Amino acid sequence: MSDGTITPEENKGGFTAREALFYHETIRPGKLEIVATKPMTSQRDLSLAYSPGVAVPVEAIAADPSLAARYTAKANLVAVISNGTAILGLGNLGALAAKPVMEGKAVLFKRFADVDSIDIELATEDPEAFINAVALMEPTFGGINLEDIKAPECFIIEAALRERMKIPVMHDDQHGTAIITAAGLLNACHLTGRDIRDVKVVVNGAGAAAIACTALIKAMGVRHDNVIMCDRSGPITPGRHDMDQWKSAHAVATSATSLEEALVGADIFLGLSAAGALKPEWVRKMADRPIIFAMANPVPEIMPDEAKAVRPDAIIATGRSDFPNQVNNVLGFPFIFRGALDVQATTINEEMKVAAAEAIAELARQQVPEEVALAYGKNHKFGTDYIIPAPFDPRLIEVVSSAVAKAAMDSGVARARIEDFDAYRVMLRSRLNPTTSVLSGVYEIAKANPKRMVFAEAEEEVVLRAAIQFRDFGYGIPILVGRTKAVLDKLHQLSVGDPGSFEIQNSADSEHVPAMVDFLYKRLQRRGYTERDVRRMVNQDRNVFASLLVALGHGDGIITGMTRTFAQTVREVNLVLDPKEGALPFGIHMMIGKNHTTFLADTTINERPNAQELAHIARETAAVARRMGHEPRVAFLSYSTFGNPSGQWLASIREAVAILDREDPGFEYEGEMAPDAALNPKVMALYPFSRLSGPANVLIMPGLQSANLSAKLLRELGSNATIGPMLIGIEKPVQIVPMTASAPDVLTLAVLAGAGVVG
Ligand SMILES: NC(=O)C1=CN([C@@H]2O[C@H](COP(=O)(O)OP(=O)(O)OC[C@H]3O[C@@H](n4cnc5c(N)ncnc54)[C@H](OP(=O)(O)O)[C@@H]3O)[C@@H](O)[C@H]2O)C=CC1
Ligand SMILES: CC(=O)C(=O)O
Ligand SMILES: [Mg+2]
Repeated sequence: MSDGTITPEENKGGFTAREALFYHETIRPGKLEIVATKPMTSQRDLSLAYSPGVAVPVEAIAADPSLAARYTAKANLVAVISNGTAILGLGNLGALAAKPVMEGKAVLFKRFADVDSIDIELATEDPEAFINAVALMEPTFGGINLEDIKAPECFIIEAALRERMKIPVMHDDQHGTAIITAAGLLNACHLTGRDIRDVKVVVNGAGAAAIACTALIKAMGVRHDNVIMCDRSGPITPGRHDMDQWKSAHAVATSATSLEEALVGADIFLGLSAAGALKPEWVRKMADRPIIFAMANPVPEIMPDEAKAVRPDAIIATGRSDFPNQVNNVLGFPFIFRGALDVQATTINEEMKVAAAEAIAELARQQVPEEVALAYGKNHKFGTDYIIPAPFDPRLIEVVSSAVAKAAMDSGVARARIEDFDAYRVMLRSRLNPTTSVLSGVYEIAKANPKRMVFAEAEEEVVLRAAIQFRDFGYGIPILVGRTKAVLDKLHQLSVGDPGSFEIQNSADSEHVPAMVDFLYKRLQRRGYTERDVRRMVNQDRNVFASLLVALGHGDGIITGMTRTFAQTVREVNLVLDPKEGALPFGIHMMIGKNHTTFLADTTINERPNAQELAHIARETAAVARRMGHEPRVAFLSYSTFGNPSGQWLASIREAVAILDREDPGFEYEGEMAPDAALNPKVMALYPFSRLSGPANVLIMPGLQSANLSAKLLRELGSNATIGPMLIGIEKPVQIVPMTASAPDVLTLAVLAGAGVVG
């Protein structure tokens, strides 16, 4: 492979050039492939998808064009189109070289907002030819994202396409960038106590991004006379004759003749130009607490450490992900198009842009969820190193897209209405995380009847984050078990304004301890424990203490598991709590795929369940599935399908089926069967006598080995989201999370327990 001028080992900031090339080459070349949404395995599939079946939607769309949204991918499909004349800050390298960037944008559309997207590179620098090519593609797409087209052609192209096309067209380098820049600037001004109407701004660059950013910040209050814009020739002043209409709109009279002079006393530097255009010695002359947005990609106008070296008081942002404050249009375009597509907006107007900027700015001021901390390996908190949300913040889709959709409706450019914005926000969240929609009913049940949930390990940050959300979202009242000062300090670190309002239970000073010792001693005195042993356990074992809180009625359920193994935690809880009467404790894992939810049991406790136990596990798991809104279809799994091959393990499974036969449990069940006979319609068809009306969604495993292995393999190798294990059959709701659980995992189990769905 010939790499031209690239030195393979050159460090690009966290990776080498060789690694970047390997990333693009490996698995299969590039970053995109097309995945079909319908099966295409049989003659019938072929007839439906292609001729003759496809003729039916063709005729329907010909009769009513709006039906294209129903029968084709159009309504969720955005083209990322470039001619490669301004690829990042690398300049005009042509249409073909732009392809990695455009493929990348298409991937970001999918990853961040579930918008399907394809890159299109057009080999022309003639605006007329470009406009005609794109306008002709209107039937294909729901939206057009123009990218990396240099000024001034980009202005002509965008204006013409907006005029000609009835779908949203946005030049992202202009408006996407402007929206994010405005959001970041609002917050930087807020932090430094500046009024946007008084700030002095120097913009370096007078191209697509710079001109749009300047126009938007002026629309939001920055004064025209307070902005000096520079291009390669220096400040843009009324006297210059080498300018087009877009540059001259921003001309101001100034005595400064260079970027260096313009920067003297400036509050804000906005760089949308090229690598290294800002020298450290010029930064030294800016106003106190200067705001420096060096947004050229991939190398900024100044590196953050160089700027900090001369001005430690500066707030610095770049377009890159490897420094704090990534001011990059990735925070905008996926969510802006998501909102626009969802209301079938005819355009993306100023109201929608301002709504997006305000929503993004506001989000940065709120507490940051744990997923973001995990993705970035550190805690974000609104301040000089966090003025703008991080792209992996899962709230962005919900907050920004709903703000954009609402603004489209309010400003009269929406062709479809969203009636219920709460439901829309849930739908937005579930686009990225299918567990959201699966659990939405459970959340509502929990909210309707909020329970007191004991978080046994409240000194763990993950647990505390879950407890805070448990309370803030109205799912119930968390009771925090831990040393009072340690818990209060942690709450404070997590920016909780009123730590004292949480109920903390500390075994060192809890008023409940004497009654707990009394209760537990009575229970254990004939099992070899002295009163002293019991007192020590109450004081020192958080699971015993938490279980006693619940046993004595001070809480409704327990969440634990982060600091001990599952088996150890079960042993500690069992000292205080018994199985439910007539019940067998066991565990369920719930696997959530894009289009299906499957329950697996017993994945945690019973090594080799007998027939009665298998039947019990099946009944209880079916009941959990039903409580979560799934009509259970239970399969007793085996290596054998209906006796083939035979073996000594089958007897207990067959007997479990026979037990259910005798009692008519009110749900579908079948067995013994191998996973393919339970899940794959084609294999199911080989057994027409099978009583399952569709693929099984409750899988009863023959033993703990296969159950636990399957759950963990699916978690590690599959693309499914996993919830669990969920513990069933203890007299009070107790949920034991895996030691590696994240805050959302802990929260989910707390809500499931509180809602009475599991336990
Ligand atoms: N962080 C982000 O999200 C984004 C960052 N960008 C970055 O902004 C930059 C510009 O992109 P875009 O507007 O699309 O490109 P354009 O080609 O439209 O504009 C480039 C502008 O930069 C000016 N310029 C180039 N070098 C210098 C220099 N040394 N000093 C002063 N001005 C200079 C050019 O000046 P002249 O007019 O004299 O030629 C021109 O006005 C790129 O680096 C790009 O990566 C863009 C979009 C988003
Ligand atoms: C981020 C981006 O779009 C650019 O640098 O061009
Ligand atoms: Mg760009």
